[in-house]
Amino acid sequence: MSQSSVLFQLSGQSLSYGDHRVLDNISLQIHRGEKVALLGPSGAGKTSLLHLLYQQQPERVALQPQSGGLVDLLSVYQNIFIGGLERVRTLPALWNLVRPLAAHRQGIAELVQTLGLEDKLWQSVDRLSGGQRQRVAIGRALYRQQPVFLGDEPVSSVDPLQAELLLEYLLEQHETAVVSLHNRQLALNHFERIIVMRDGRICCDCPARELSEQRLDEWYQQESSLLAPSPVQETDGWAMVRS
Ligand SMILES: Nc1ncnc2c1ncn2[C@@H]1O[C@H](COP(=O)(O)OP(=O)(O)OP(=O)(O)O)[C@@H](O)[C@H]1O
Repeated sequence: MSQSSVLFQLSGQSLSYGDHRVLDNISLQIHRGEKVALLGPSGAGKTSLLHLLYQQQPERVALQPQSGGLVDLLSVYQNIFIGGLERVRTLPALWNLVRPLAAHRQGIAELVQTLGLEDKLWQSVDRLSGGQRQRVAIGRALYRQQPVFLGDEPVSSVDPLQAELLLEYLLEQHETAVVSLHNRQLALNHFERIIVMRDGRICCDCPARELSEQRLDEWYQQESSLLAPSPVQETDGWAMVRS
């Protein structure tokens, strides 16, 4: 892949909160067109890494944070519309929040139908289930209409079939995607590259076709002490830490 297609680049980057180091010496390149799954146990640093990536290209990214970031008292329509605010001038944007403009109304209604929420369009999101709220957050990310999707467990609250379909749709609609997941099977089925993190480090970065669910489980089960720096094995241009 050419250097000009590099979208995100981290070189020996670390991140600490006070004296707690949460990312340790991360080096990484992500190219335009790649679909990357980010795996690793809770607290491994996936969210922190996504935020570092986001800071590199905020204007080209649709970010779906783990919390969803919805405004509780606003409707499904209004929450999704917020995703496209940057495309709308201030006055029409304010007007649209009170009285939906036809152009936005149609686009959002279509999106909401794709998400299976058509009967909830005017309902405030504080009255939705966790899975429904997550679909609204997906709708808002899609309505940003950006080429890059950064998702932090974007389908963790929906049922397994919906998770497959929604993830597939998100990947289709974005040229490049980096998505943190806990579901290893979703990662293996839908992504071409998998990065596994542990204790703030990347312990595996390789093509999904070289991995299995069992192999991924091993990284979740290993004790931290087993992850002391160890020799790096080069496989087909990808770095894999020997365990
Ligand atoms: N604002 C913060 N202040 C202090 N520590 C933080 C903060 N945010 C995250 N951390 C710490 O950073 C580490 C990595 O957190 P992060 O959210 O990146 O992990 P994660 O892999 O996304 O976890 P999960 O799968 O549970 O979402 C954790 O130990 C967490 O406690």
